Parts: sequence; C-alpha cells; structure tokens
Amino acid sequence: MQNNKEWQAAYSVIEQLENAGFEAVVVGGAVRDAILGRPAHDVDVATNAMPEEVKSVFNHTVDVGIQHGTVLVIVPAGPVEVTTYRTDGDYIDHRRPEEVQFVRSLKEDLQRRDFTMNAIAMRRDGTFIDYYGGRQDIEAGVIRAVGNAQRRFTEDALRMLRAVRFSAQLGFVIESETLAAMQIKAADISWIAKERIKAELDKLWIGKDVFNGIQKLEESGLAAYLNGHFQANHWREFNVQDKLLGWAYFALLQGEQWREVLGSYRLSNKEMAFVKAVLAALEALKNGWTNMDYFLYAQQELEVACYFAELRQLDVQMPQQSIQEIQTKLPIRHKQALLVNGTDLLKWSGKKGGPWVKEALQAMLEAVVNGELQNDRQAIKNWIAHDYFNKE
Ligand SMILES: Nc1ccn([C@@H]2O[C@H](COP(=O)(O)OP(=O)(O)OP(=O)(O)O)[C@@H](O)[C@H]2O)c(=O)n1
Repeated sequence: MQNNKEWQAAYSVIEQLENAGFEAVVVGGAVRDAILGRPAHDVDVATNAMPEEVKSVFNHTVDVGIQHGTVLVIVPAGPVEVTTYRTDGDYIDHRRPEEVQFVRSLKEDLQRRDFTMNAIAMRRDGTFIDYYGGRQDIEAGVIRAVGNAQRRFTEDALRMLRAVRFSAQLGFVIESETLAAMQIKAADISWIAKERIKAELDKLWIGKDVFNGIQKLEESGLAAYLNGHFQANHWREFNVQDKLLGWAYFALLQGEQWREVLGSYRLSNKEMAFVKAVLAALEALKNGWTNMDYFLYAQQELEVACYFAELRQLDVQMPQQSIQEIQTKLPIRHKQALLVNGTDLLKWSGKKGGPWVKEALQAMLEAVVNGELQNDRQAIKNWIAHDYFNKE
C-alpha cells in the first residue's frame, strides 16, 4: 500500500525536511486509509517548518494555498502537499473567516482535525503518533470527533456531513456524543456552500453502505436541513457505488420536484441530462419500451431504469431480451444514419422551410426506427411526399 508513488513522494519530502532539521509526518486521510488497507489518493505531509522554510528546502514548489500554510512540493516521484502545523484551518466556511494560526507542535495541529481516525500522524519509519485513540476507533469502526464534538462542528459544519459520508463509505458507527452534537448543531449545515455539500453526497453515493449513511443523515437531523427527501427505507437495497446512479435514484425519490432539488446541489448539465434520461426511460417502461425508446436512450440509461424499477418494485413491462441485443437490431442507431435530411426535403418539395420540416424529419425518423419505413432515399421520398409535400 505504502509503496505506491504518492507515498514514495511523501516519504522523500519528509526525508529532505528532516535532513534540513525540521519535523515532518504524513497526516489525514492517507494514514486512515493505510490502516484500513484502502488505497489513498492524496498523501499529505504536515511539518513544523514555516511555508517559507519549506520553500527554501526544495527546488521546485508551487504556492497553492500559502495563506493557509500549504505549499505544493514537486519531487521526482510526484507532487506533495506540505502544510505547516496550524490550529484552525481553511475548512471554516468563508462566511466565518478566521485567521490561520501556525503552531510548532504536531499535537495542536492534530487537535483541530475532525475525527480521531483523521487525526493520526505517521512518521517515515512507519510508526504512528496517535494522541486521540484514532487507531482504536478505526479498529472498532467508530467515527468520533476529536475532543469537544460541538466545537469541531462549530469550526466547520460540513464535518457533520463528513461523518455521515464516512459511515456510508466505511460502514462505521457514529459514536454517541458525536451524534448528539450533530443533533444539536444540525441546522448549521444550512450555511455551508452547496458545492461542498454536493462533493460529500457524491462520496456518500459511492459508499458501500449508503443505507447506513442515509439513516445517519436522518438520525442526526441533518436531512431536515438539506434539500430533498432522503427516506432511508428506500435505500436499503441500493448498492451500486456509483455517483451518477446515486443522484438519479435520489431524483426518483423527489417526484415532480426532482429538477429543483438536484439543481440546488449544482449538478452539472451532463449529470442533469443523465438523470433526466433515466427518469424518462423509467416512465416509458411503464407501458413497455418501443423501438423509439431503445433508440433514444443509451444502454446504460435503460439498464439503470430497469434496476430502479426492480428496487422500487414498480409495475412495469421489463424487456424480455437483453437491451444491448435489442439496440443492435434497430434499423438505425443514430439520427445521422437517416439517408434523408432537411435539405433533401426542401429540394424535393419545392416548398419553403418552416416547422413542417422538423415535423416531417421526426415522423420519418420514427417510421424508420419502428421498422415501418425503409431507410432508403426513394422509399422515404415517396412516403414523405404523400404526407407532407402536398399539404399547405
Ligand atoms: N472539514 C474538514 C476536512 C478535513 N479535515 C482534516 O483534513 C484531512 C484531509 O482532508 P480531506 O483531504 O478533505 O479528506 P480526507 O479525510 O482525506 O478524506 P477523503 O480523501 O476520503 O475525502 C482530514 O483527514 C482531516 O484530518 C478536517 O479536520 N475537517
């Protein structure tokens, strides 16, 4: 686990800082994930060296967040974020700006972190510095705030949602005092930027125990201050570890309001388009899919609609063959495959353009997709002339 490039880069940074007389350790999620045997994405280093001192040790650095004490150090094995020990961080939402206080002791730095499992440091020799019982909590599967839970959530209310997300990701329980503090502070989540909330929900949907997470969302009272209905009982069987499917399923639980609810979390246009397609495909499935549905929706969108229909035990007409097979047999798969276009229609009819062209193209497309009309220029010309060319 710790042999990968990210860890090698972090170790090499630590070694150089130590050689320069400073103290440096790996901190945060990477240590937690190493103990859990999970691959880490970011291996962050904390040090007692001040940002300027960090910069003087390395040839290649980038000021990514120097006001918060973070310098990106580039070593041959890759980039490493190096942050000076500090007491309060940039986690605090911009609505409550606070000065960053650099400190010279690791203990103080670890003290201002959210959960015991995230407050463990690791030296280059592989030994741990664990003042708050983080390893024990990881072993027991417990999410526990460091020190005073209410204070940790006052510093950054998003941490409450992080607790929920970790419970879904790791299947951990939330320790009772930490949960009680969440129940007291739940309303503060309303002040957090929607983008930060979305990023946590993205991670929640990917969790292996989403049901656990949604239960905690309701138990803590957080759900009441977030947009939309969460309804834990509907998530019991949901287990796909996919962010888009999470949003689509959440949308399904919102009924008519789905667009407003998902929009409020600032989903991208691409994400919204996927959700819209899945919901529309699911609606169409109630009467069974026609060729046109197989044409309009992507294989994944149709598969997801089937999965949701099963999850919700909806009364639908499930396809009898594999979706992929049905799609392969369609007369055409894309609009561009149609051998006639708008220019042909104008030329053949001698009429002026207008809404009729779009209408005729759509009718033509449906007829071809449904196998009622051959995708052949002459056949289409005859068919279209009959219905459209002589009408005014
Ligand atoms: N609101 C926050 C966010 C982060 N942290 C601290 O900063 C570390 C790094 O945070 P981040 O990279 O955002 O999350 P990870 O804990 O690494 O988790 P993941 O990588 O799964 O997002 C955390 O471990 C924790 O010690 C915190 O105390 N409060």
